[in-house]
Amino acid sequence: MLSTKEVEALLGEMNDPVLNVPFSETEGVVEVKIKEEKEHVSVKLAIGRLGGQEQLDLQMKVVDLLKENGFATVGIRFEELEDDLINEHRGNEASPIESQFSDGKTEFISVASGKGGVGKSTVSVNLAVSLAKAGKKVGIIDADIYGFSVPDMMGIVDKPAVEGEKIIPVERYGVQVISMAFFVEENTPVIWRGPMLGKMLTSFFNEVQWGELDYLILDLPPGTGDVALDVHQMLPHSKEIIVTTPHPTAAFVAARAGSMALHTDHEIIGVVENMSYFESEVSGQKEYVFGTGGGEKLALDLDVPLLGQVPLGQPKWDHDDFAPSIYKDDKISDIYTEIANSIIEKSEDEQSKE
Ligand SMILES: Nc1ncnc2c1ncn2[C@@H]1O[C@H](COP(=O)(O)OP(=O)(O)OP(=O)(O)O)[C@@H](O)[C@H]1O
Repeated sequence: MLSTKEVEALLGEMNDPVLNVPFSETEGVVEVKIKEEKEHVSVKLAIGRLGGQEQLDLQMKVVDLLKENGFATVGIRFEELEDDLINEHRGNEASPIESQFSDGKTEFISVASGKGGVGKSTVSVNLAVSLAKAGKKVGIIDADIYGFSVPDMMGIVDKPAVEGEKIIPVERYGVQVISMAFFVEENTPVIWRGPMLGKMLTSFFNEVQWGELDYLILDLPPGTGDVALDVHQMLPHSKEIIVTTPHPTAAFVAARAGSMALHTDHEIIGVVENMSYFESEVSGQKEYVFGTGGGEKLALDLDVPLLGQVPLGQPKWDHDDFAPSIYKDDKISDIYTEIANSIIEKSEDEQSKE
């Protein structure tokens, strides 16, 4: 029968399924105990993230391996690796993106918020359309799985076509769109968690024929709960924009979304304050209906620029469809155009430095 040291060495060659690094490097083999008379081994492993499909798959592999090596029974426990060890090895983390984006030409921009209803989807859509208007090739993934509103906001009624094994995004206002809404029956509650969610997001990246893209905008689930965290962890590293309303308490909640982004290794590139004020068309006077200062405070706290302040504006209709503000309201269009330009400038700046 193998000794404790031999079992440690054997397990040390296996990869942490989340970080894609051998356990010998992550110090992931925490404990090995053998009861020779009962041919029993019990092991404790520390992995990059608990609770996912990866953990279940690993559990089976470990049990199989140890049984092949002569143990009759195997006990296995897991704990999460310490944060500094996770951060040290994060660069190797398995990402759901495959060859479609491996040339590094596509920039991922996630749009997040501390709570629902602050206009995260509105900002995602208008930003995507503004970038497309500026001549960029743009896609949008509506990853707000429980509140998919992007197709409605863009007036999309078509479903994506399927060619062979690939899903073709729906094009609207020059933007390639994929939404969870395309794949669930109307009014069916979505109750996917963990592994199912991961599969859906992975297929949004891998099974969708995106073509060449300069930007892929990701409309994230709102808030800082489990689902938002899961989505953050599953996404490739992205630049992130945090949307808030002007009320200082809203900004406080949004700051939590900011720390989630940083904790999961996304780079925050700016804040958009939405519903900043109402401007009377008659007198031109601005009323700060929801307070002031939230966006500025959040930007200061996160040490990023305030990319724009978007006023309240009536939803606009284009024929029978809702149209993004960027297409209708001159003042709001200008603000989104400015936000898009500063994002483009930042990307070009970074590219010229590479
Ligand atoms: N600047 C604005 N002026 C007027 N209405 C707005 C503005 N921004 C958003 N809205 C409206 O507020 C509602 C919520 O917006 P939206 O769906 O974009 O928020 P959200 O943060 O994505 O919400 P959730 O994440 O809960 O889906 C929508 O009806 C939208 O039309």
